[in-house]
Amino acid sequence: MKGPLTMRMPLGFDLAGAVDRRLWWGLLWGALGAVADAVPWALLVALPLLMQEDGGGMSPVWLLAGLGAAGFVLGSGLKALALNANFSSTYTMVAQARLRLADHVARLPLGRVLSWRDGAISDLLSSKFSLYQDIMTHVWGLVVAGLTFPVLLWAMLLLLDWRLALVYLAFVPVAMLAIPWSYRLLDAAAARVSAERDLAVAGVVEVVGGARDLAFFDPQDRRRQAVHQHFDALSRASLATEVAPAPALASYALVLNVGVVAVMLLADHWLGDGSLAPMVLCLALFLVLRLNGAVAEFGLFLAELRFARAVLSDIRALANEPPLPQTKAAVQPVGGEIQFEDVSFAYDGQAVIRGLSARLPAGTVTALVGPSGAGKSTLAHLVGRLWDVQAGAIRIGGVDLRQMDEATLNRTVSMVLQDVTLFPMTLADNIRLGRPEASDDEVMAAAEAACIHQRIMDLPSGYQTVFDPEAVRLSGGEQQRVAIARALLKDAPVLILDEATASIDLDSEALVQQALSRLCAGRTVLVIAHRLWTIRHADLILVMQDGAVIERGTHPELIDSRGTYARLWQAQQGR
Ligand SMILES: Nc1ncnc2c1ncn2[C@@H]1O[C@H](COP(=O)(O)OP(=O)(O)OP(=O)(O)O)[C@@H](O)[C@H]1O
Repeated sequence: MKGPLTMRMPLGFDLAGAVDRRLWWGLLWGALGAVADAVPWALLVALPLLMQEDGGGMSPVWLLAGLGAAGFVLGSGLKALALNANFSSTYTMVAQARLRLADHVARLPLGRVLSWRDGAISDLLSSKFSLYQDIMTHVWGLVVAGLTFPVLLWAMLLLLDWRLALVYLAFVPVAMLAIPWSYRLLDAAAARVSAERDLAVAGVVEVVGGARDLAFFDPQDRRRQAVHQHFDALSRASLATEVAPAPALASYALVLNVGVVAVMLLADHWLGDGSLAPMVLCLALFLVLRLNGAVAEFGLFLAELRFARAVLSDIRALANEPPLPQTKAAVQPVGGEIQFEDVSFAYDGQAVIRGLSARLPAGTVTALVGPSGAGKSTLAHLVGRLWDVQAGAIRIGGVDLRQMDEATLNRTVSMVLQDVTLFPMTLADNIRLGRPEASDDEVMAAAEAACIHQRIMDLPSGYQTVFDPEAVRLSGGEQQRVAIARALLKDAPVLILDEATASIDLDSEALVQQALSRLCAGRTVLVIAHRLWTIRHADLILVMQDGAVIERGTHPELIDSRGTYARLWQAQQGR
């Protein structure tokens, strides 16, 4: 998916990128199946004519029964073909749409993805997409076949008596007005369901993920009760969604039934003035009643698609998120120098980085310090292009990040953040994540340099241990050292470090520091520092406040200048 998915099709087939040809075959078989269904009715209409003709041959009733049976067999076969083609095409297309959407999410600014409520994207790609898939696979084919059958019945009615056919037809568009009305009634209710569902899913993720903190700090279970309330609200909203379109659907049925009554009354009138034969009247009334049932059914299928519309609007909202612009002519950086040139950035109009400039020579360590909310993490994230700057530029090795392609940026920058993510694969594969082709020896060498080799070897399956936080108990410091090994192996020239604030035990901390100093050697490092003693040897310290650098220099220079840094240093010494 190259850009935002803006080309719209009402049922969202455009999201798949291309229409699977089997879809058209499915529609054709479905329509032909409906024609076969209409055969007995056509024979019924033809019965009076057949009966008028001189017999001698087969009885018309037998003929009708034989052709009717053949129509039934043929119709069943065609419907089976239609179902097969409809299912296989719609399943394929919905799966394609899901994959394209997942690719699209991967191209969004990472910062945007992380800002979604916990679980919202996975819920959309799994549960909501499944609902959409069910409707597409089960209802779509029925809608098309469901249209053919009443059209054929109406054509027969037209042949029998064009006046009755036109009278009934006049009521159909009026009834159809109720379908868009039902969609409008549903839209507001569906938006509420979607919002409540997102809150409930996020609540569950939060309560499960934070179970330990909640056990100690929320003895009255207030967070869990809040989740209960979201689920209550969700079930109320879901019920309201079912009920909301009821007035529209009832009106649809009412108008159609009034149409049938009108046909009956006029038929009676035309019978009275002799312009309608009694036999034709009987057949026409049969047809109108069956036709009315088929049109009512068709309306229900259409109404059923409303659920797809509701889910589709959420899917489209995600599909229309603008991805990070990708450059066509990628430029390769030379060296690892980082330059911030008058960089500004705001979240939703709220300025967080204001005209910041700095030069971080290749192979040096620069520390970012400052009070909480000063913009340190945001600046570090901008170097990793989790977002794009809104003014100014960030260059690495002389190249504006926006001129680097994804692969180059990935090769150039490593990030080791506080929250380490280890994936459910072997520890060896976790370490070689950034360089999948690395040999086992290289993986082990990186783990040794990161002071985690021995701990891994102590596990029963060693490097082949599949990481599972429940079964493989690695401490915070150990997980961090696995992440350091990962970064060592990837060997990118630029390293963004978010120094851990979580207290890890002293032994582990000493090992982490040792591993970090090996990782930092020879690279351009930007480290977000919380404990100043860890960065007192940094080549450059940038003191940030309100998105700007208010002091810069080495540790001795900043101490001598007796400014904010010196005060922060004093404060931390006192602890
Ligand atoms: N994804 C986001 N959406 C909106 N605002 C954000 C987002 N991330 C951070 N902010 C806001 O931007 C400001 C700077 O945050 P940032 O995390 O960069 O500061 P920081 O100096 O790293 O703070 P800390 O030391 O506490 O991590 C804060 O006011 C924060 O609330």
